[in-house]
Amino acid sequence: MTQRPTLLSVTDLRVGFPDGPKGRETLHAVRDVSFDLAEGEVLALVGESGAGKSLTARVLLGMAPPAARTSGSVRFRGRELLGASRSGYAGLWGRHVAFVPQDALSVLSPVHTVGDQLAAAVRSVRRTGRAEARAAAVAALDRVGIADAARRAGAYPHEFSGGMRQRAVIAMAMINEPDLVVADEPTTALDPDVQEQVLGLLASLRETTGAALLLVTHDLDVVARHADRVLVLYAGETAEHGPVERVLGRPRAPYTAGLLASLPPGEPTGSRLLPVINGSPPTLREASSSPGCAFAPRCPLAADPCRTRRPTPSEVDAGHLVSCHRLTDVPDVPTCLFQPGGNG
Ligand SMILES: Nc1ncnc2c1ncn2[C@@H]1O[C@H](COP(=O)(O)OP(=O)(O)OP(=O)(O)O)[C@@H](O)[C@H]1O
Repeated sequence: MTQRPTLLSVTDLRVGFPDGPKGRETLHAVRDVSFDLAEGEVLALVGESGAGKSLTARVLLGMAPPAARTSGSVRFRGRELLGASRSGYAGLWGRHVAFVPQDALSVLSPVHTVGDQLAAAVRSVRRTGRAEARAAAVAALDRVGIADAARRAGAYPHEFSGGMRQRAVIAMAMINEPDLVVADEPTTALDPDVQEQVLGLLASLRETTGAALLLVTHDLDVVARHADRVLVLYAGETAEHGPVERVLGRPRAPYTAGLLASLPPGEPTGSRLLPVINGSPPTLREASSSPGCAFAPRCPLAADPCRTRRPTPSEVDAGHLVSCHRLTDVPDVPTCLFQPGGNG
């Protein structure tokens, strides 16, 4: 198989927020995260709430919170984006990179019709007449399965159901055939059956256009069905990273095993996770001040080095990275480290 060219390259990304007197201290929410995304590839970012998934995704889009302090490197086709001004992103947004948020209303304007917003997206990157842009908008709504698209294009976002709005946002993201789509929990706000339809739609449009996808999710079932590779984040750091079939088939980081053990067997996507990992993730301050592995207080395998030294990612297989001092002691069926109701 020929290797696809790298589209996005993230190296040693750190994102922190000011803390302490006069904000002189920085508490990091994302620490030393590195990954590449090839053209047409789907990479999922997973982890519990607060793991740093959204921040990582937003930094790539130039949408970090104003207070955020960032370092490292984010290159899109070799061009450095970290620290670029809004105008540095201007040629990328919409044309090469598109965003699908969790909440459609955060990107759709309430005062313009859906069709006008889609047509404006077309005209922001291509010189076309109004009629042509309008026709492209209607065709895009039709492609995402909105019935009677020509009439519906004249409706306002609040006249759409939640599922239709998310379809419209996907239509808007894909209308200029971007190279990269960043989707941040794109279906979390929807009913389970609509979630599945919307994810299927995103997957089929992505396949048709050949776009790469960075998918932020907390749902391992979604990862298994839609991603090529997965990066598991814990307290802002890489716990495990690699091809989906390896990471989910034979996890080598106790944290990934705990996430997998939390999945109720046979339950539909989006179902509540079983509480198998004791305790909760550290606060930013706890994670910043601990010298050891951030997962150690919850890990059934934690031993001395885990409490005193931070593990760094090591390659256990081609392209499969794990940050764990105890990785050689992780059993063949690692989910047995965790029992429903909480380990330890
Ligand atoms: N503007 C901000 N100021 C201070 N801390 C922030 C800010 N934005 C995010 N954080 C902190 O950064 C950490 C990571 O947040 P992030 O939103 O990336 O988590 P997440 O993994 O996407 O979680 P969720 O699944 O709940 O969205 C959290 O502890 C959060 O409180």
